[in-house]
Amino acid sequence: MALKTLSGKAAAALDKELMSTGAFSIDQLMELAGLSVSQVVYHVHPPNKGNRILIACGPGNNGGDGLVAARHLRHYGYKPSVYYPKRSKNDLYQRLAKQLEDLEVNFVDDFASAMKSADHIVDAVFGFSFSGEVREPFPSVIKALEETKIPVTSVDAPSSWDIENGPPQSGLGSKFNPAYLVSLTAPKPLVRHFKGRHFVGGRFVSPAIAKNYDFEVPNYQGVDQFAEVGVGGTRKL
Ligand SMILES: NC(=O)C1=CN([C@@H]2O[C@H](COP(=O)(O)OP(=O)(O)OC[C@H]3O[C@@H](n4cnc5c(N)ncnc54)[C@H](O)[C@@H]3O)[C@@H](O)[C@H]2O)[C@H](O)CC1
Ligand SMILES: [K+]
Repeated sequence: MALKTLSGKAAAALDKELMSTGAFSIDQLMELAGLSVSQVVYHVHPPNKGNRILIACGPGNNGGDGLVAARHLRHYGYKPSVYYPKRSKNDLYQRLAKQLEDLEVNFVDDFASAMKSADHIVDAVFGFSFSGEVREPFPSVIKALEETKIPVTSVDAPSSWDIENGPPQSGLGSKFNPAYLVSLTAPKPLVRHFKGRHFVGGRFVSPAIAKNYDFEVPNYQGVDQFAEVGVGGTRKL
């Protein structure tokens, strides 16, 4: 059976609602989103499988989730490196970057060469607000993600995929299909094109909000901040 999904527009509206009537701050939502991502990485790629994690961060909140995940991964004993070429001047991002610097997390300028010494990659480049053709400096990053044999965990969406329609039909990103995807709050329609292991994270939604937006809160176990929901867009049996 297919999973219920949330369009990009509905996801943005839900985000706004959580931060208005829901009384959450963006910092809280991002912290919980990034924590989910870090827990999924620990689950699929524990440090004894190789502790060098390269995290590609884009300019928006998807990138912010990546910065938060990097901090948690550092505390779990990994050696994260962060590629963050378009730093936001916003105070929240500045603080997230400072927290990483204080933990001596390495910021790298050259994504392709950093990949040569990575055991796992986190794709936090674009999420539900991505649209159009990939602009500089990210085309070479998407190309590298598409071509690498290193396992990739994508945050909320495989970057460069259209949120509703999935991968581009041809050209850049058309062959990108990461091993793992962490959908935040709820899967987006693109998930029907995804072939890897699928997790949902962002454990902050009330049953009433989920009902309003017509999606299901997954069956989170114990203290887990993620739930594995199946392969691609199908429901786990
Ligand atoms: N409730 C939740 O599930 C939460 C999800 N979070 C994460 O936030 C992102 C959505 O964040 P947003 O800032 O709206 O957008 P993005 O990060 O997806 O990207 C915007 C960013 O990217 C630039 N951009 C857009 N298109 C392109 C392009 N074609 N080429 C280059 N650059 C592009 C745009 O200019 C912006 O700068 C969601 O997916 C989750 O990961 C929150 O962290 C918490 C709550
Ligand atoms: K992403």
